[in-house]
Amino acid sequence: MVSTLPYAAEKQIAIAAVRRACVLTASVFNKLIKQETLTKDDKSPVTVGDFSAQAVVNTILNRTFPDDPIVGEEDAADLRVESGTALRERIIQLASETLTAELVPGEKEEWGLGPKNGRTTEQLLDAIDRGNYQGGKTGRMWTLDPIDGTKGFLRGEQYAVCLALIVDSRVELGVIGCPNLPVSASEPSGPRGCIFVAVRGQGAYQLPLDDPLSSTGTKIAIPTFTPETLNFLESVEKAHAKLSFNDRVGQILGVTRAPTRMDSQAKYCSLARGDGGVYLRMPVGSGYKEKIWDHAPGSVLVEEAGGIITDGRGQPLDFGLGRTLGENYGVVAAGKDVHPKVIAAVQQAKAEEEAQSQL
Ligand SMILES: Nc1ncnc2c1ncn2[C@@H]1O[C@H](COP(=O)(O)O)[C@@H](O)[C@H]1OP(=O)(O)O
Ligand SMILES: [Mg+2]
Ligand SMILES: [Mg+2]
Ligand SMILES: [Mg+2]
Repeated sequence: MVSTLPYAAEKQIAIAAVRRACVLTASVFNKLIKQETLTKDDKSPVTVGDFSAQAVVNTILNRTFPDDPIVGEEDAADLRVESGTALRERIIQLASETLTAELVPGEKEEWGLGPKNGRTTEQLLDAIDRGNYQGGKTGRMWTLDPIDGTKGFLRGEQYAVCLALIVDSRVELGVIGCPNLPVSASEPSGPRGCIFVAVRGQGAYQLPLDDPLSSTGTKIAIPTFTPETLNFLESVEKAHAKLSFNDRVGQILGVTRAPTRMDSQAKYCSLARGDGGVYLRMPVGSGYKEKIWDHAPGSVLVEEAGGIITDGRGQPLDFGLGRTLGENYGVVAAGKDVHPKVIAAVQQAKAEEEAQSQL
């Protein structure tokens, strides 16, 4: 029977696109980073991975949804100039290989995949540039971070391929591929590779990365926490979030467990399946504006897992302002019972900070 659930087609295509991009990024890591085959003149392997993953995802999206604009992190301007020739060739080869690889169960040739669906260089560069959309309040749009957590990717730790569908400023679908995330946090050395999927109103699920289209996956939900079991999920990178502020918020809440630090939207995935009680990301004060592709997929995942996501003042994140979240003040995501307590603790820590600065 054909599924009539809302966004069923979008979900299938998004999962296929993220899975293919994850195959690509994992191979970039194994071939280029682990074996250190890059010479000094090569551009960063991250750049190779970012561009080619965006080419793959945008190509797949465009085949089925040609009228949908995409807010993607990268653009192909650097690849169209003479100095970008070597990088361009490498990216085109990787993207082509990924798109033309044999179909896996659940994939369809009409999605533009498989050996018969080769693309030209120009088509792939155009696909990358389809991510140039500036976003906005109304209409349908996708948002893509082809590699989120670049620092984690380079360290061989956590990173994620992140895709979301936004309709009239509301995130309706989120798909996050985490090639390095253990399938079960209780088995950190066990099998790795998960895809997290949420459609608004349909719950949050974890699927195996190597077989996501032929599996319905495991439904995930945020459990309840006590101050003894609560822990924070936070960035590894000190430049991305104010970790000292998190410490103070944790003290106010009576948290005793050490924070779990990991890169990328894998933090949202971990929160959604109960491997941490709070994702707290407070600004470091550099004026950096958070990008919609860094939070849209994770936000719907957390909400569908029964959680709440707002900024540090308790205001909803606004995905209708363009490519950024505008003047939002950090991000707080947690279960329904914990979230209001975190917001109160954030306000207290902020007031203390302000009092301190006036001394
Ligand atoms: N100053 C900053 N504050 C917050 N986030 C940042 C900052 N600089 C970069 N980022 C973004 O943080 C995200 C990853 O954060 P984390 O892994 O620590 O959660 C990346 O998308 C990264 O962007 P970029 O992809 O351009 O490097
Ligand atoms: Mg990112
Ligand atoms: Mg990125
Ligand atoms: Mg980047």
